[in-house]
Amino acid sequence: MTGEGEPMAANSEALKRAAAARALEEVKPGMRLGLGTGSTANAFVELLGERVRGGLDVRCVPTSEATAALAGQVGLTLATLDDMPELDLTVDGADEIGPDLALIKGGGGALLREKIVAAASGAMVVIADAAKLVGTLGRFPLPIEIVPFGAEATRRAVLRLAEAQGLKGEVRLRTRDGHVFVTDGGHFILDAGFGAIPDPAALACGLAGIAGVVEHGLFIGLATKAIVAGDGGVQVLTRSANTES
Ligand SMILES: O=C[C@H](O)[C@H](O)[C@H](O)COP(=O)(O)O
Repeated sequence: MTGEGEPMAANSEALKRAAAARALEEVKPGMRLGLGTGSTANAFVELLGERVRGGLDVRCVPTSEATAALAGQVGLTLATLDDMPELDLTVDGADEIGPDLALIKGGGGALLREKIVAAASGAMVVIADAAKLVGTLGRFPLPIEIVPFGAEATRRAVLRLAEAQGLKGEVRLRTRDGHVFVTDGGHFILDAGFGAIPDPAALACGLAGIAGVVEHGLFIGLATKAIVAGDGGVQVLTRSANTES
């Protein structure tokens, strides 16, 4: 018997690629681009590579070592954010897209560089399949990047903040293959399974005030547009109106 998840996975990949293809329309010659991280961002990088090999001239800042490696393989011209501190456009994926294009990001552990690059960009386009759209953020555990020193003390401080804000759920140190997961920046990640987050801005503010927290995966007010591919086609949402265009 073949795996029941295979057709859905294949469909999900096709939807990610459809969203990535639509995002290419946002790219103009000469642009300075931020490249996100993750499977959806990878689809964009691959399609962008095809355009660049066809003559499109853009320069790109990757948000992770993994994206840098892929971008190099497909022939993109790379720069650091220090080389190009101001970018025209960042195209990135997301773990969840909520009201007003507030996002949860960091499932792949790249949230710190992703947020720095998005903040340095004139526009941020999020690409995703429709399964990422939610009415309230929080079904996906919120990634929180922390300094390794005092990780348990920081985890407890996050729990105290959550309790004070009426949030419940486990906060776990992320591991991979039996080892603590370490980000490109040398930090750890806490995954906070709070469930619904009714006030993302208040949580973001509280997390920013905890010693040991480097950054969190709530991206509020950064995405300017979301390109979401579903079975019914590709939908474009904008932050101002959050409506189809
Ligand atoms: O750290 C990873 C990033 O925030 C990704 O954009 C996010 O996890 C979505 O990844 P994917 O496109 O693979 O679902």
